[in-house]
Amino acid sequence: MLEVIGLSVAYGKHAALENANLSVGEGKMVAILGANGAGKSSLLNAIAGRVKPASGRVVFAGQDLANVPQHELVERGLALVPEGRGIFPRLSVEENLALGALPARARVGAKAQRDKVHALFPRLTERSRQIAGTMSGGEQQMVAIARALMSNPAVLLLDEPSLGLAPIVAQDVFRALEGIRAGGLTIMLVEQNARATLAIADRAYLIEAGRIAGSGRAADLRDDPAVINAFLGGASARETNT
Ligand SMILES: Nc1ncnc2c1ncn2[C@@H]1O[C@H](COP(=O)(O)OP(=O)(O)OP(=O)(O)O)[C@@H](O)[C@H]1O
Repeated sequence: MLEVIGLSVAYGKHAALENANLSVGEGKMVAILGANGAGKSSLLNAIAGRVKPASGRVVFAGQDLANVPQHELVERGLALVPEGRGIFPRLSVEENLALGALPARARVGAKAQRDKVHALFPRLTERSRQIAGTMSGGEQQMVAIARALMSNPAVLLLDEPSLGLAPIVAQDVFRALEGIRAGGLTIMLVEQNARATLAIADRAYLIEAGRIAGSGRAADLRDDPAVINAFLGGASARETNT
């Protein structure tokens, strides 16, 4: 469904991402894991048309996205939940969701999509009149995800949705993503929280210093000693946390 071929991103002379190759199959959740500054956001932003790649290609549903303008990507079915959420803090939950439903593709089955979003996030239904900026961090993240879903996407791209959230709140976010995946949507999830991500993803790619350093089934990576040491806090953390 989504294929990244030899993608590189540079900011001036600084190479943030070098020759990344990956693919996301339809209906799968694929995670991109890496430390701060590894190049995860650069990868996601290049896919979502926010950063122009230095080289390489992104192919979505069989079409090269090279010359597709960013606003057109939403119409093609790529929805991004950016780092920092990007919601409208002065607008209500309802108004944020309505803005998510503006793309023409959202008109196809709009009511069904709205019902699906409300079923996934009952708290947002209860709080539909609340000003988004007054909600908790976890609730705001839910608003951001719900808004992206309102565009009726074919692929949901998320940049560190658990960032800055207390562990128990982050769990709610991961549970919501699991529910979205169970509904059949294709998901690409960039995260630093490797443990929680590998628990729900189908596959993962590991990024280190701008390069894809490994990949595999999430279930295999969870048990890989090298991954445990580099991404899951070492053997002792594994014993106490699993
Ligand atoms: N607009 C920019 N201009 C210059 N350098 C940038 C820019 N954006 C990112 N970088 C640099 O590129 C590298 C990769 O950054 P990127 O944000 O992609 O990493 P990341 O893995 O998403 O990190 P984080 O988890 O901290 O968000 C870093 O060294 C970063 O400082």
